[in-house]
Amino acid sequence: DEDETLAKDALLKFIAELSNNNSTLILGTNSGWNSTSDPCEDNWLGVTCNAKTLSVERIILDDYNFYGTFDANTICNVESIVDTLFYLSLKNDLLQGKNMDSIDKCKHLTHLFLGGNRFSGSLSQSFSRLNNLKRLDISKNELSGVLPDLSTISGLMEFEAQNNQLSGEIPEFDFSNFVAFNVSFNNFGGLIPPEGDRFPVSSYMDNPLLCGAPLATTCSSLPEEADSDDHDKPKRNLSRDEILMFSGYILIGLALVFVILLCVYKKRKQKQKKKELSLEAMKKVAAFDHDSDRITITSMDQSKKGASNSGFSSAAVSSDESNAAISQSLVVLTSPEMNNGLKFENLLKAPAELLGRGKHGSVYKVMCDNPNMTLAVKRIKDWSISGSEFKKRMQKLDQIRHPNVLPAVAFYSSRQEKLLVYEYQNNGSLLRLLQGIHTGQMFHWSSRLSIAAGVADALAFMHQELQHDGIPHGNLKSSNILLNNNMEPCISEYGLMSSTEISTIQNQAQFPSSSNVFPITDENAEAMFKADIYAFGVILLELLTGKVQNNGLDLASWVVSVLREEWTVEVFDRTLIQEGASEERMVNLLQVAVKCVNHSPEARPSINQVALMITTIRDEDDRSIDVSASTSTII
Ligand SMILES: Nc1ncnc2c1ncn2[C@@H]1O[C@H](COP(=O)(O)OP(=O)(O)OP(=O)(O)O)[C@@H](O)[C@H]1O
Repeated sequence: DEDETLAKDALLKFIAELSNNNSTLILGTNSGWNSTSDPCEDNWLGVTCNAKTLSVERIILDDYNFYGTFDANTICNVESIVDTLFYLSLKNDLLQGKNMDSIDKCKHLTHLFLGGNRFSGSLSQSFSRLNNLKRLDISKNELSGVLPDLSTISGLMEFEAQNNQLSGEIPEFDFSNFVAFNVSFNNFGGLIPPEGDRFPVSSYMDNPLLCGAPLATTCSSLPEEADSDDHDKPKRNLSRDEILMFSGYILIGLALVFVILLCVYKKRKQKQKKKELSLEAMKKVAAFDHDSDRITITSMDQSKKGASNSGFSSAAVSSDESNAAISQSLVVLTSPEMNNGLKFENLLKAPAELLGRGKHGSVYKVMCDNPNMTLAVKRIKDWSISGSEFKKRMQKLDQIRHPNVLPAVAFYSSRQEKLLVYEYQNNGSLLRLLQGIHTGQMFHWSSRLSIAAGVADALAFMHQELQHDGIPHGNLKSSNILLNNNMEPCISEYGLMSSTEISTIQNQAQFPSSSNVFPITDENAEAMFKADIYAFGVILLELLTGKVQNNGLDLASWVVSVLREEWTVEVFDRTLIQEGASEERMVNLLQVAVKCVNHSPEARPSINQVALMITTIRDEDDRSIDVSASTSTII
């Protein structure tokens, strides 16, 4: 009926402004948000309705990085929405606010979450008229000025306003109802209202002019504006006392830091010594040939003796105890090629070449005589996993075989060193193929699509098999996608990262705004697998854009920023357009990639869904090639 149409039109206008008309791309084609379906009956993504009355009750569209505008007029002026909408959540969407004076028309709102956006200026007075509000989150925006008197909202239980530039005094809330409160990292001043000390210092910190419990700053110690001379004197004395007290604290603090640094330094030195001993045992030293800008490896013995040829030589292996210990602990995994016996000595003797140094260690290409094969040896540094845990993990990984995942052929573990031996892959990595585009080498759409599908299938298999053991890849990127003899993709270095390392990387790459360490528990083991999905999304973006993710380029942000300008083909690698690759299928693959790099891990699809979507795109592409081939033969 008329009301329903009005509500639908309003919602479509709302999403169009939120997403700069890119809702299909951002939410996906199956999100439902279109004029031919119904928000309630067809379950639009993020919309929840009353089952009986089929009217909109909740809108939850968090973590989409829409980068558009939340115009309160779009929904708060429509009675059929306002009457039932009580929950609106648009967290982490990088939105600006428009017509926020109309927000009070959404009068039944009890939950309003607008954190992680780009709302600026002062908060509209209209917020203080949302009388039913229980929870309000306006944190992580660019709001400034004085807050309206939100203390008039009697039922408020949660107020999050941290990380803005708000000033003035904190409203006199009745804190007895509050379950959560945070105004830290603002410019609030004056006395914290009574009972505000029910919340910890972290709720108030970094407001230079704020004083009173729970903060250590008493209000008298803050510089007062023009006051009478009589009052001034005792205050100054008091503040001097406090300065002395704080200086004492600082001195004690500095002494503590010094002691800790000394301990760390000593420990490091010990570690370094041990490392050097172990390195000596390996008799290898990587030496940079600065003149030719080439990297070569010489045995330490050779370099000492001044031998001119590079590589590992038999002289490098002495029969001392440490070498004996090393050769014993090289574990050769079940590989038919290795049956004729790979010994650590063989590795040491063989000529080797440094292929590269990554964040987690170095990879050497080793030409082995016995057995006659070329190997890639990865030396992992500073991996705190215990020897037995490492062994268990390697043996577990060895049981899970997939034709598109490169198995390790051997491994070695000591306290200081972890070595992994793989067969060397002659055809390089996906990274090299991508870099080749810029020197004029062709990298066809069909090859890119089949690499994407191959990697997705292999990853889906590994995830399924290793979900229970909590072992994701942990470091998926185009340099770890190698090409085997048939030019098929082969995922390398699966499962080499420890959980703690994964946690740090997740924080940096996938939760850039979070400064907390992500605790690894059973519950969030799932999130570690979702980090692989993000990484795979980046690989898809690399295939589509021809650009490579590196320290200087955050590909996901770049793509999202180009897309928000307008729905555009600008993101695609020009050589793909020139080649005549199907724009429709490129867009489809882009949609998969954008879903994978969603900031929120829960919003990312599962690898099975990803693999299915990519296979469908590839199959369509194959069919279109067949069709065009047969039409051209008919013609
Ligand atoms: N089995 C292999 N065969 C051929 N090349 C390999 C093999 N394993 C690794 N490489 C190549 O060796 C180079 C260095 O690998 P490495 O894993 O150290 O680098 P990275 O992936 O950039 O860093 P990291 O994995 O430590 O984050 C890469 O170019 C990689 O493609």
